[in-house]
Amino acid sequence: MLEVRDLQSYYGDAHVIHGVSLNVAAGEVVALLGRNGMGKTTIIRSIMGLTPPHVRSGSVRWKGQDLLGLRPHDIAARKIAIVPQGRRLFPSLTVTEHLTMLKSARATEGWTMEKVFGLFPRLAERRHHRGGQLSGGERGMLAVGRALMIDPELILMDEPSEGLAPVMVQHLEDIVLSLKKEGLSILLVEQNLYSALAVADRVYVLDTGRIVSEGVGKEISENPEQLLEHLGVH
Ligand SMILES: Nc1ncnc2c1ncn2[C@@H]1O[C@H](COP(=O)(O)OP(=O)(O)OP(=O)(O)O)[C@@H](O)[C@H]1O
Repeated sequence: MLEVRDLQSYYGDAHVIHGVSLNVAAGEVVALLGRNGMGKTTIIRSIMGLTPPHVRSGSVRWKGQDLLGLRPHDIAARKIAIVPQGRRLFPSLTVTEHLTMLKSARATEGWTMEKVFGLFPRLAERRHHRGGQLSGGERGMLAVGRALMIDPELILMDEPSEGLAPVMVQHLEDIVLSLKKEGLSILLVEQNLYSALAVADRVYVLDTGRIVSEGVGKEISENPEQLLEHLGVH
């Protein structure tokens, strides 16, 4: 469904992504792993049409159509959503306002506010709280809920577990698995190998802008040594 081929992304003259190729099939959860600064966010932003970075060559195809050169808004209209790093919520808007920004509260088709509240009962309790008043875990839930409101077929999640307590990380893993059950495809950026392996069908490891390893989640779980070395965990 999503096919990235030989992606070359730059910040100004700094060449950050060196020929990355990856793909995500329908209903698949794929993890993109790598240490800090290896280029994970840059790849996610390149796919979503966000600048910077600037993509100088390569291709990003979605259901056979080229996405490169389209604006993020047009990419979202093709049912690709992003849960950005840092969540990018509005401190002064309420939970309800975040969720109804792109779709009316009265909508009955696809993901509705009530369906999001069904997935995250905690958000329902906090519906009148503002972005700035939410805990880290609640912010993560709201960022995922907001992404769901565009009725995505693919979600690009940039380190959803970042800064969360272990119990929240596990909750998030459950959420990813339940979205997979609904048929969504997910490209999950992670630094945490074990969190990624808990949910991913396949894994790519990124090192300084290049894919250095890839494999099937299950096989890696049984023999993680090589990956741990790439990730600098010994
Ligand atoms: N706006 C920018 N301008 C210039 N260089 C940047 C910019 N954003 C990121 N970089 C550089 O590009 C490289 C890749 O960064 P990127 O944020 O994609 O890494 P990452 O793997 O997502 O790491 P993290 O987990 O810290 O977000 C790093 O060397 C970083 O310093």
